[in-house]
Order: sequence, then C-alpha cells, then structure tokens
Amino acid sequence: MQAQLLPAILSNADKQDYIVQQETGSGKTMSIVLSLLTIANKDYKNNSFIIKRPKVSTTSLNSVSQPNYAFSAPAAVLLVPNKELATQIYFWAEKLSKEAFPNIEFNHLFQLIVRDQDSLEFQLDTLKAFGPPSVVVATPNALKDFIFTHKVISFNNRLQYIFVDEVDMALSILSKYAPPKKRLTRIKNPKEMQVIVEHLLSQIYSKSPKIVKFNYKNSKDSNKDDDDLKNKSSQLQKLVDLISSTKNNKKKDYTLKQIEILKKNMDQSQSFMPINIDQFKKTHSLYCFSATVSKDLCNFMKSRGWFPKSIQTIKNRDPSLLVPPVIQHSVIIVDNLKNVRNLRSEIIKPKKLVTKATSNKSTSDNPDSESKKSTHFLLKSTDSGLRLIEKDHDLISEMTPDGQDDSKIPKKPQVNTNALKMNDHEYSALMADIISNLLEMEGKLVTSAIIFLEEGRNYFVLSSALDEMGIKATMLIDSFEDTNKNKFSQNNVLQQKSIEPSGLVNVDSDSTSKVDNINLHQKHTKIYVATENSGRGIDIPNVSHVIILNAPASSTSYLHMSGRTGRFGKPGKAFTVVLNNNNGVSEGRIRGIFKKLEIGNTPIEFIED
Ligand SMILES: Nc1ncnc2c1ncn2[C@@H]1O[C@H](COP(=O)(O)OP(=O)(O)OP(=O)(O)O)[C@@H](O)[C@H]1O
Repeated sequence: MQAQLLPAILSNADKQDYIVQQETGSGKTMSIVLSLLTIANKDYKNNSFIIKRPKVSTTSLNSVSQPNYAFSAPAAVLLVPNKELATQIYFWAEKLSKEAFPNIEFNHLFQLIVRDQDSLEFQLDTLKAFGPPSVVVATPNALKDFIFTHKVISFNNRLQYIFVDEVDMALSILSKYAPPKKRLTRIKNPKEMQVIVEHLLSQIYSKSPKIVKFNYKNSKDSNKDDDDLKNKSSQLQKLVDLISSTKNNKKKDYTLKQIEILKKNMDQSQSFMPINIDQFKKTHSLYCFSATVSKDLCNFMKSRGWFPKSIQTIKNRDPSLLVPPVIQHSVIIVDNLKNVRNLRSEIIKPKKLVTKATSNKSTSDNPDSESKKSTHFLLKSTDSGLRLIEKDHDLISEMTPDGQDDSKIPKKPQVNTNALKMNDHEYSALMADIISNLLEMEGKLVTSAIIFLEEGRNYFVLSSALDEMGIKATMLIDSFEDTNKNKFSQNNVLQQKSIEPSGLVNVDSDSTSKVDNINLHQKHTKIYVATENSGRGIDIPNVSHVIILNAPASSTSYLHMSGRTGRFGKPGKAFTVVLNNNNGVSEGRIRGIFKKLEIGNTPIEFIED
C-alpha cells in the first residue's frame, strides 16, 4: 500500500484527490508522515530558510522581536480528530526528521496545534517566533482557534496538500435514518472538521488570502449560481425523501414543518453552501484516510464539493480484509454473577482463518472444530471473587443453571437481570476481576494492553479496582498529554504518570504493584485505559492485547478498537467483555458485528502450565 501511495502523493501532477481505505495498522498514518516530511523538506529548500531566517532557540522564544518569514502560510495540513493522534504524529515526524534532516530546525518544518491549556502559550510563541511552518498537524477545533480567535495563522493558495486522517470519525455523518430534526441541527452546526476543510478550500481559491470573519454567511466562495442552487435543493430533497417513507401522518406533518424551517433558513443566509471550486484550476489535493470509509461518507464529501474531479481510491475491495488477519478475537459473556462464559458458537461460524495467530495453545487450525469446543467457562464466581476454573472441572453442570447441553440452550439467554444492575463500583470490581484473570491467563504473552472503557463509566473507579488487583493502569489521554507537556516545558525527564484511586495525580516513574501475585511482569508491561475517541488511530508500540468492555456500538467501533493491536503484521488478541444485562441485546450486537466483519470467535479456555 505504501509503495503505491507514496509515489502517488509525491508526484501528483494532476492534483488528484484520494480516498485511502486500508485495514487498521497497515501503515496509513505512517505514509502521511513520510509524505509530509518529504513535502516539508522540499518546501524548506525551495524557500531558502537558512538565508532568510535566523535560527531561533526555543528557550528564548519571546526575545525574537522581528521574525523574518520566508512565506505567509503553510504548504500542507494534516487534520486528525483527536489530540492524542495529532501529538503522536508530531513526535513521529520529529523523530524521523532528526534522523533524515539533522541540520534543519524542526520548528520550520512542522507545528503541532492542539487544544491543550498547558501548552497553548508555547504553541502560540513557537508560531510567532518561527513563522508559519511548512506543515501543520492539528485538530480542527484547535486550528479554528488559531485562525479565528488568536489570528496567528492563515492559509492561502500556498496550501497544496490537505490530509484528513480518520475521516469517518472526524465527520461522523448521520445515518440515513436520523430524524429530520437531528439532520437540521447538523446542517446548521456542521462538524468542525467539515468547517475547517471547507474554510481551507475557500482560502486556497480566494483572491484575497486575508482571513475572513469566521462566518459562512460571509464566505466569498459562496457561489450563487445554478449549481449551488442545485446543491441546496438536493439537501432538501434528502429530507423530503426521508418523509416519503414515513407512514405516520403526524410525523409527516412534523417533518414537513422542519423542512420549511430549513428552507427558510437557507434562503435567508445562503449558509451551509457546499464549496464550489469547479471554476478554478485545481492547485491542491485532498487525501482522506481511514480503515472505514462508507459509500454514504463518500457521497457526503462529494455533495460538499470536496472532490470536484474524480476521486482516486486505494482500498481493499474484499470486506473480510478489513480486519487484520493477525488479530484473534474472543468474547466473554457475563450472564449473571455466577455465569461467565464464552460466546456460544452455534451461530457464529468463522469464515476466515486466523492465519497468523499468537502462540496461544487454544488456537486451532480448524476454526469449525474449535468452535465446537467453545462451551468452557473461563471464570467462576467464588466468595473471594471471580477465579479461573480448573481445566478438568465439571464444565457441563456449570454451564447453565439446569445443566443443559450448549446446543439446547435457547438463543435468548435466561438472564437474571437484577444480578447485573450494578453501580460503578460493583461494575468496576467485576471488570477488574475479569481483566486481571485474563492478564494472568495470558501471562507473558502480554507485552502491553489497552482497555477500552465503556462510555459513561468512571475511569477513576475502574483504575482503583484494577489497583486493588495489582494492576497500575494509565489513562491513554493523560499519557499523551504528559509527553506533550514535558516536551513543551522543555523537561527532558519523561515521567510516567499514574493516577491514584483518589483521583490525585501521582508522578512515579517506576511504580510497582501493591499486590504482586497478579501480573508479575507489570513492571515491564504498560496497561492503558482508553475511550473509543481518545484511542482512535493511536499506535502504541507492542500492544499485544485489547480488552473492550461491553459490546461496541457498531462494527466500525469494534474494528478500530480491536485494531489497536495486530499492527503492521504483529499478532494480537482482542477480548470483548459483554454484560448480558439487557436480555441478550448486547450479545446479539457483538454477534452481528462479528458476522458483518466476517470474524470468528476464538473461545477461551484455561490452560494449565
Ligand atoms: N514502512 C514501515 N516499516 C515499518 N513499520 C511501519 C511502516 N509503516 C508503518 N509502520 C508501523 O506500523 C504501525 C502501524 O502504522 P500506522 O499507525 O501508520 O497504521 P494505520 O494504517 O494508520 O492504522 P490505523 O488505521 O489504526 O490508524 C506503526 O507502529 C508504524 O510505525
């Protein structure tokens, strides 16, 4: 993929736009970084920085009073949806730049722009001192602040490359079935990524490169010709189409009213107009990346005028190739506090072989024969908590309350829902118990793990529960911020932050577990807790295990979370822990996800040493 993509980006004389959709961990982000480094280096040389600009020391940023800029605006922008990913990319670029271009001041090449209170001054000062860099790596909200609030950066027709990584998350388009009211709100308040990309496009093709007020009503590129009117009516048409499928008359009336409001709004302000650069000679190219780019997303971007010409796509056509084959997937269902089991196998038949599985003895070459063995319990509730059960335990009698054979079990599990109505503390204790057992079971196979916390659950409570099990976990978002802060405060001692159960931040570079009977090698093993948002696109070295707490909302969510392991061909395992507290809905959801992604469940069984 990189062999195809890098030359395509770097010798793109026709200024073609690209959509790149390849599996997680296949090196998409790295391709962007490598391209940007090449672009920045070329830009630097073309603009004779060494002659024009003084070398500025980062320790005396404020003393530079009259900076001498070689140009007025960046040549390339990379936009990503979260600051963790932006920060990671910036550090990758810095590291590679030091190797490849040791004599070039990195601040001339790249600038990181993220919303971070502690480093805001530093980011602003760096821009003031060094002037616009060749490449900006930013989150859209922070870039918006820098353009319109702080007014320290602007863009013009020097901008030739726009990259958007994790484009699907950044735009989060609404489903076709979203209610008209929600659609209307979204049209009025588009995602910041959309606003920024369209602002950049308008600046490239604006005759005046000055910053215009951040107001779409004033956009000079709002083209009022027939084409725009067509676009406007097509947006309305979508809503009209939506109500045509509604049988409920009341709902129909309501939707019609919403459409009327939308129509009026659009007529009054000429806002939300898609960008129209058809009439200009194209001087930029737009590259959108993600492992998951739907047809609807492509259509949305096209409808906004992002791709005035035909789009080049680099993607795997086979949907079963969306998931890296090196990842082994397992689901643990918590039926009630006594029954913790594997996902039952009778429905899921893995279509695809796990080709390069980890060195786990439970992985069979024959997935079908493996699924038949999937009735074992991994964990058992005892007075002292959940424990791994013995291999030769009478599994069948433990499997269900009435000792049924797996095949006879009704599809809708017999659930004692009350047993699973847990507060945050009970939930976290249960999850910590399961996690510690999993980590213990996996033993030395665990080099580093990411736990994805269910939305709405409290990190501090989980962290405290894990701590009691002897597991020190680091919040992913904080670990990235920490590195960031240290970088910006010129502090060379990189400290590992751990968070005490109380919520107080404790800086401790080598914290050992209080309880050392579990996870003995934790000293060398990093356990991170992330949310779906903060973990999107992140690449943490050597993540051997991902543990997802609760069934993800969609196959896309699952694909990206599980994809934090199994990167660039390295093996990995993804465990999903599903609480069966909603009469099988969550279990059904994970089954649906596995079916859609064409992945099989690898049952977990206790392996005695
Ligand atoms: N050419 C390469 N040689 C060696 N390692 C590479 C190469 N390209 C990428 N990698 C490594 O592979 C890992 C995954 O790369 P990257 O994060 O770019 O993948 P991705 O496709 O963007 O993943 P995601 O879709 O999850 O964001 C990283 O650790 C990266 O350093």
